Amino acid sequence: MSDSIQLLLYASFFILFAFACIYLYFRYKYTYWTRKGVSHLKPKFPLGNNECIGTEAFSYGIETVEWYKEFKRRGLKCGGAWSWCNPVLIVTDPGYIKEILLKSFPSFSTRDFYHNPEYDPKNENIFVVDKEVWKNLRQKLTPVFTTAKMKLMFLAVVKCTEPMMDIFAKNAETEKDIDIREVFASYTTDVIGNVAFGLDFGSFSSEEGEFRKMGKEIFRSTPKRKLYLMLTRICEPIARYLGINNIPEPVTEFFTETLTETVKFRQINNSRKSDFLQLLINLYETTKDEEKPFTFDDLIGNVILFFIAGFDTSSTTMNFALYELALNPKLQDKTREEIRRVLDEHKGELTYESFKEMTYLRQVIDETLRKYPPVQAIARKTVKPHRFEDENFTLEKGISVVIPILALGRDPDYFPNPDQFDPERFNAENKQNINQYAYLPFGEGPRNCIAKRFGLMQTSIGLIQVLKDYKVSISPKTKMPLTLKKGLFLMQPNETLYLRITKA
Ligand code: HEM
Repeated sequence: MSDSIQLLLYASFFILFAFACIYLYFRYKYTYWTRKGVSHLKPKFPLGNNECIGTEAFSYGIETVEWYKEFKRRGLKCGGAWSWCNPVLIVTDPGYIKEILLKSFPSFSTRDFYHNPEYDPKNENIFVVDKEVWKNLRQKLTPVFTTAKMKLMFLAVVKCTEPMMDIFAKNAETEKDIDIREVFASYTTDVIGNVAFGLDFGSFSSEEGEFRKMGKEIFRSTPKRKLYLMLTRICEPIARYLGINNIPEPVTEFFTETLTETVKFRQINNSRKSDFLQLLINLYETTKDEEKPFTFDDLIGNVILFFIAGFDTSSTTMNFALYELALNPKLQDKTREEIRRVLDEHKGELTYESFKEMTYLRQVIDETLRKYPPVQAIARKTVKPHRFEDENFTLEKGISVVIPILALGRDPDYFPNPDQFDPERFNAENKQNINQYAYLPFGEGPRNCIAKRFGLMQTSIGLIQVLKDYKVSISPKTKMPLTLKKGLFLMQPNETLYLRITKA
């Protein structure tokens, strides 16, 4: 036998052996819930109960709706599933959810989200860090998002709608179709640019702005990235060892350079602004001597996070709100009437005070977030063993617990006739009857969305600016109905929503 054939045989044997080991390891892991005596779904090698390889390798998405339905059908408050080979507990009962997010928070204070502190310290942001580090960061960052800070930023956000308004004005004349998600993503990117960096990102300029490019880069899925994300799910220690990051490196490099220059410029020119970045610079400068300072890496990581969390969640909400309002012209007219009435009462000025009076608009947004929560599921990891009172098993340390936000929002037990878009569910009277732990678009408990007020504010401003002057309808170019993409952590429709805009 020649050397090369021998080598080929050895290599084939090695690959087969490695595959057999992986297969047996997965098979063993798939006995986890049986060993615990927990009712579970049937896993398939190698995805477990995931449906496809995508960015959901990071977290959980639309597949959790089916998991939820199955355990509800079995009359269970929770049940077992697998993401790849990892056992996860999916929770259906709002009482248990309250226990996880609030009452027993110390047992569930960590997210199930891959991160790599050693190789990627610049992305150790508040979303991913573990308990002790998180507590310190959350305390430091909470003052950045107070009502007083929102009031200060309000007019700056309104100003960011100007290029968007120009587009609407032009399209209303020419009756051209608008890819509304792209327009809103450019608006929210400019908002973050303005309030987080004090810069004009120019996302609407004819040449695509650098920041909008970065926004796209973050969510770009390449075969290499899929493979990396897969590894982070299958075996975190190996992924960490190989130096795999959760944010693409070009994005981190771009933000590091931009922030270093911007901070230097402000320090040299003694320029102080009233934006997020200034608040973070203040933190960086004033905590240098503390035992747990807010470092420059913390500053970079959290600005990148605000950028990611800030633009996509809000633009998705606006996209689906207009979709539903275009499908329901009566509700659209009612929203516009309220906006116009309130603006008239405030001399036509869109201010923080006038926005707060638009209660029907808020109902529309609340209902949009029920039907289309941008974050479809959240997951925590047990940091110590936990036992739910009605269960006869103990959750071990390190097990992921999934809260299926989208599935809960579409459960007829909590929201009768869930496919119907009905903002009245959230009027002052009906809102009181909503189970707080079945409606979770911003999560709940100490680790809920830190920027809920900001998210609602920029979403409202975007919608006000369209609806006050224009009627929106769905262009025949849109493939209807919109469906949701699989394999994503943040919700996205499969189809592009094209809108037609006419003067109202
Ligand atoms: C409509 C808009 C938004 C929605 C629906 C949303 C939703 C969420 C959800 C579901 C979580 C997880 C909560 C949990 O695990 O209990 C979260 C966390 C977070 N969000 Fe938002 N978000 C929005 C806007 C924003 C914006 C604009 C920012 C920043 C500028 C932001 C920053 C964050 C941060 C930093 C966390 C992590 C908090 C922590 O772990 O302590 N979000 N968000």
